[in-house]
Amino acid sequence: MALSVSMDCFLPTHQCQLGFVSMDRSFGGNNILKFQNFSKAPQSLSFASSLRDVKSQVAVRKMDRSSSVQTAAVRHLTGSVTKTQGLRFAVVVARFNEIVTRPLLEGALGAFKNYSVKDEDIDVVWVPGSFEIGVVAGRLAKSGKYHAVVCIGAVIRGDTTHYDAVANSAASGVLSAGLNSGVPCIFGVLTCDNMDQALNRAGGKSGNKGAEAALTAIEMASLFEHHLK
Ligand SMILES: Nc1c(NC[C@H](O)[C@H](O)[C@H](O)CO)[nH]c(=O)[nH]c1=O
Ligand SMILES: CC(=O)[C@@H](O)COP(=O)(O)O
Repeated sequence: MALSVSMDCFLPTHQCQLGFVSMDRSFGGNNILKFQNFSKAPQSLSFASSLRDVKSQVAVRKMDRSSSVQTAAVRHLTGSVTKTQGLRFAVVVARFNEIVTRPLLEGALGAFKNYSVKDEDIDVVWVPGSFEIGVVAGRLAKSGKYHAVVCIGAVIRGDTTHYDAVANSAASGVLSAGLNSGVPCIFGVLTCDNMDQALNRAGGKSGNKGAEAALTAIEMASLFEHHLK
């Protein structure tokens, strides 16, 4: 199966040929990138690559006299979970279903500790339910005090359609808080069919989504602080 990769060429158009790069996995363990000119038949490039490399490389066939094949480096910007010094976080946590949200919070605080975020750089704000998370996250995010806001809640389906209203409002509230403030607001709100599902994700057999949310917050805070200022 060939995996098509769209190609951006950063060189002036007279220096390069535009076409498609596709990957041919039929060649032993290696993946062969094939360059297909818009106007010509596909030609194999003598270029073996791992699947991961495909993401980070763009094949450009130069039009100079040597007709050499060259790869141009693309810059990949990623937040680092180890560069946490000076980063400040807020955690908004819903009291509703506290039997679930408390272990989620503990998971988040444990993850911050594991990644060397100091206690004094974290504020925890409690709200009644997941419906209230968005407005508080927005206020905290706009305060300028935090590099990211982690939002924690547990919405569990009942007998009525109330679940959908609360779950959707929580999601759109957190999304709006992030978009309106420009500060990453992380969605650590469980939306589950029953309590078993929720407990499994709050330190049970499916991990701790609070810890995952904290890690996401660190990565996003670092991305913004170190690359997107
Ligand atoms: N049923 C759940 C709620 N409901 C409460 C709402 O979030 C809200 O506090 C109330 O409607 C007042 O505005 N909250 C949860 O976090 N999880 C639920 O399962
Ligand atoms: C998600 C909820 O709000 C839920 O607890 C409501 O339960 P019910 O639909 O039985 O009122």
